[in-house]
Amino acid sequence: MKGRCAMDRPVQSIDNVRLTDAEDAVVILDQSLLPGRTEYRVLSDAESLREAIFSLRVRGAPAIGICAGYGMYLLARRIKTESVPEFLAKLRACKDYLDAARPTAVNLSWATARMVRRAGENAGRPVPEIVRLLGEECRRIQAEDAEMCRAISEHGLTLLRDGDGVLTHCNAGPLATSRYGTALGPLLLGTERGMRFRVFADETRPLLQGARLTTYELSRAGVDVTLICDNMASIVMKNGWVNACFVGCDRVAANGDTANKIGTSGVAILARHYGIPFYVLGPTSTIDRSCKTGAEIEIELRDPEEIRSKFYREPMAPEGVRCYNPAFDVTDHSLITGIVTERGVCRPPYTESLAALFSGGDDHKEGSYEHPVL
Ligand SMILES: CSC[C@@H](O)[C@@H](O)C(=O)COP(=O)(O)O
Repeated sequence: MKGRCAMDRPVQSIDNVRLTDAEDAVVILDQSLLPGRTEYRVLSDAESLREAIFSLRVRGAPAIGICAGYGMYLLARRIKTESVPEFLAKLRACKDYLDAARPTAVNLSWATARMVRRAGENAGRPVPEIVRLLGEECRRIQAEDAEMCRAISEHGLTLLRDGDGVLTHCNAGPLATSRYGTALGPLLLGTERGMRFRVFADETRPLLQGARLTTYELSRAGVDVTLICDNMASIVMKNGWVNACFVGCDRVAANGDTANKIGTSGVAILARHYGIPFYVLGPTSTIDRSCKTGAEIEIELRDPEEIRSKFYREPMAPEGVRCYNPAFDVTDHSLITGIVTERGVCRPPYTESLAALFSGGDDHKEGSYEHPVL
C-alpha cells in the first residue's frame, strides 16, 4: 500500500443509463462500441429500446433492468387514454414487448413487472397520476441498484485479502450496473481504499465483454488487470495466481444454480479442481424464486455470426458452418462457495440461505446467512 491511501482513486460513476431532462427518451452509453468509441444513443421508442437491449448496447443484468424501467416509464407517458384499464392493458403489452428482447437475465422482466405492479396498485388514481408514480419508480430502481452494488461490494470485500489474485468472467462492473458493479465491486471498492489486487479477466468469447469492458473499467480505476483468453484460465489457476473467482449472475434459481455468461460454469469446474473458492455476486433482484433449479432457466441462443465472423476482418470459419451459440450457461450450485448479495453472503445449502433472504418480505432484516457489519 506504499504511496497509496484510501480514496486515492475514488470510483468514478459511469453515465451508462439515464432519462433525458425532458423525460422524452432514455440515453445509454453504447457498450457494443467500447472501448474504441464512447458514444451515447438516444432511445425514444419501444423498437429502439428493444433493439438496444437485444444488441447488447445496454447489457449486464442490472443495467438491462434499469433501462427497461426507464423504458416502461417513457412508453407509459405515450399511452393516450384516460381509461385506467386500457392504460394498464397497454402497459402490460409494453412489458411483453421489452421482455422478449432477452430471456435469461431476470432483471429485465423483474423491472418491467415492478413497473406494471406499481401501476396496478394505483389503479384507483387518474392516469396522469399513475404515470407520475411510474417516473418515481424507475428512478428508484436505479438508485436502489447503486445502493445494492455498494453493499455487495462491502460484503464481497470481506472475502478478499490485500494482494489477492482474482479471476473474473464477462463483465459485472459499473457498466453492467450502477457505480461499483457486482463482481468487480469489491475490487473497485478495495482499490479505492488503497488495497491491491491482481485481476485476471477472461476475454469472454464470443462478444468479448471481458476484453472490451472489464479491462477498460479496471484499468481506468487503477486496478492491476491481465487479460487472458478463456482457455487460459486453467493455467493461471495452476500457476497459483488465483485466490478466488468472482463472477456476476443473470438469474439465480432457488437452489443456487446460477445462469451467467457462457463459460462461467467451466470456470467453476476449474476452480473446484484447483481448490479455489468460486463466488457469485449479484443483487437479490437477480434471484428468481419461481425457478426451483437451473434446469428451468431459459438459455438465450444468439446469431451464429457472433462466433463465425464478428470482430474479425478475415473469415474465422468456413462460411455457413454450423454453430451453437448459447449466451449463458448454468453453474451447478454444488460448485459455488458463496452467493454474495446486498444482504450478505449466502452459503450452502442455498435452498435455505437464499430463502432466508426473503423471510421478512422485502424488508428482510435477519436470516441464516453471514451478514458482516458494514
Ligand atoms: C452485473 S452483470 C451480471 C451478468 O449480467 C454478467 O455477468 C453477464 O453475464 C452479462 O451478459 P451480457 O450478455 O453481456 O448481458
